[in-house]
Amino acid sequence: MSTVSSTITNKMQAPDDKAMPVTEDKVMPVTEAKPEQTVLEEGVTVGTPFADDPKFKLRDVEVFYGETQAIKNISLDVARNEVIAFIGPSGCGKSTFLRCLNRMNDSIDSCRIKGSLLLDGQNIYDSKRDVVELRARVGMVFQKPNPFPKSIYDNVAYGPRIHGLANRKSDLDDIVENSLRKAGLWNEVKDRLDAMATGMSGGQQQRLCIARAIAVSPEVVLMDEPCSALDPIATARIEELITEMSESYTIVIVTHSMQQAARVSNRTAYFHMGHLVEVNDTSKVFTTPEHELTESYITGRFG
Ligand SMILES: Nc1ncnc2c1ncn2[C@@H]1O[C@H](COP(=O)(O)OP(=O)(O)OP(=O)(O)O)[C@@H](O)[C@H]1O
Repeated sequence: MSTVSSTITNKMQAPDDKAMPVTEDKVMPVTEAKPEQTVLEEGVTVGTPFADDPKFKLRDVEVFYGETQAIKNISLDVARNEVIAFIGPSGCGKSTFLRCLNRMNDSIDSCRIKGSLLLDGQNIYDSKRDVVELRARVGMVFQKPNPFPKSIYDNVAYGPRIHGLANRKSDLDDIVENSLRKAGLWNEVKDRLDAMATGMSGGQQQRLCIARAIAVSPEVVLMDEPCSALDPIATARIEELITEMSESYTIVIVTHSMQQAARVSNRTAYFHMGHLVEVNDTSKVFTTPEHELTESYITGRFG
């Protein structure tokens, strides 16, 4: 474990959806803020970052973009069939860490990853590992819905086709229907499966992307701010879906919305400037956080 420390400066700024008081009498005076600087030790995380028999066992993970270190010695377990939310201020490394879990950073030339990252005990970064197979097991849903410019049917059938999951047309039809049902979209699209996916609403497109991800029977679904481009109604639908999906999948979600983290996740991990500061049960993080930086963030003192 490294002993290098980082200096953290708190900012007096609230994230847009946080419970920052708006009435003048409740606005927190600057003088009541926590100390301006908090020193974080690399590799030290308060709370419960570890789990028995984890799906992901991540140890001493460091990520660099060229000379810049984005992730500073993070160790974390992701338990089987849990929903874990990654929260923290912009640029703290949530997406970078998430993308390590299915090697989405591989395409970034400047990106280097150190440490031990295991999925079911197997090294994710083993040079012999089939990355296409890894990404079928560990699917991903992105910030902006990104359906292929194909029909609704072909979007969902794409993965099963390239992975050879269906021998007959009827098998493929079943996979498409089941995936659309699980994504809560079947009733809306069953009569227009041949229509272009790009003609759907944003919320429908995002549910289609979820259907596409689950069509290849993943074990894990990574979600990188899946609702940031959606309106509140479409967001609520995706959140319901996450709760339903949690029965079958391990889900890791990056979100800027603390209300969303509180609604959908079992555990919450608070990141700060490349450090993993705290991991705890979500209810604890949002009621009695252990670390002062977590508290400052959830009370809207910086974002
Ligand atoms: N492709 C890249 N090349 C260089 N630096 C990068 C790249 N992607 C991210 N970074 C840097 O790594 C750090 C962590 O970024 P990351 O996107 O992981 O943070 P984040 O917490 O997900 O932020 P946000 O909430 O704004 O999406 C930032 O300093 C960012 O500028």
